[in-house]
Amino acid sequence: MNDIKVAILGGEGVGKSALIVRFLTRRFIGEYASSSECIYRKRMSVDGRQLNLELYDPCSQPCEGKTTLNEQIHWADGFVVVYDISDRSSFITATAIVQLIRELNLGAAKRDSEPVVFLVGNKQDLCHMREVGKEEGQRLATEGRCQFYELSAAECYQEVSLMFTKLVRNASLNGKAKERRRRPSGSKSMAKLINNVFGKRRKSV
Ligand SMILES: Nc1nc2c(ncn2[C@@H]2O[C@H](COP(=O)(O)OP(=O)(O)OP(=O)(O)O)[C@@H](O)[C@H]2O)c(=O)[nH]1
Repeated sequence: MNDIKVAILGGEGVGKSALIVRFLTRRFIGEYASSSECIYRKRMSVDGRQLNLELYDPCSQPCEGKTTLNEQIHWADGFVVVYDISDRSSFITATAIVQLIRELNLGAAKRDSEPVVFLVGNKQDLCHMREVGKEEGQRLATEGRCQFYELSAAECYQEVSLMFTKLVRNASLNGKAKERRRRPSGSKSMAKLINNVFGKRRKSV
């Protein structure tokens, strides 16, 4: 299996794009506005194997041809479900997404293995405004059979990179990619990503 498809899911403004951009460019961009869902591609080497990684970044706003959460779940081999530790409602959303991934997996007879799910409590730098305890995140991860991370896209490239690399490794070990049912629309090259990133106004947080 050389193609790994990963969907980054979670409530609005939890830092999905910030995590992807941090992983791909090593930089944290304070404001990243995107009005469409998109797929970022990266070729990477994991344990000496060349892999083609596709990262799906959904759009929280209504947009043309928007895929449903069910379609996103069927498309991906692995998931990063993100919440913001300073926003309880985002944790409720993450809980629902983890449950839906597991429910859809139970109903999908064609799957040969369970998808890899990483639960990420982002914005750890905002722990003085924390609304979700670390142990709550850990509990949800245990119940949903996820690996759990608390990190900060704003402050730490290393942890973000390790998390994505581990996810890709686990997903690639997880057996053959499943039949693609529907692919979310929209695709961006690395060049386009860099344009987006550097073309946007930066704002400190
Ligand atoms: N303090 C802090 N702010 C962050 C962090 N990650 C992202 N943000 C901020 O959170 C806001 C939303 O980040 P995005 O990356 O656009 O979040 P998103 O989930 O992609 O947003 P939507 O696509 O609109 O749902 C921005 O203002 C970011 O600067 C973090 O680790 N710490």
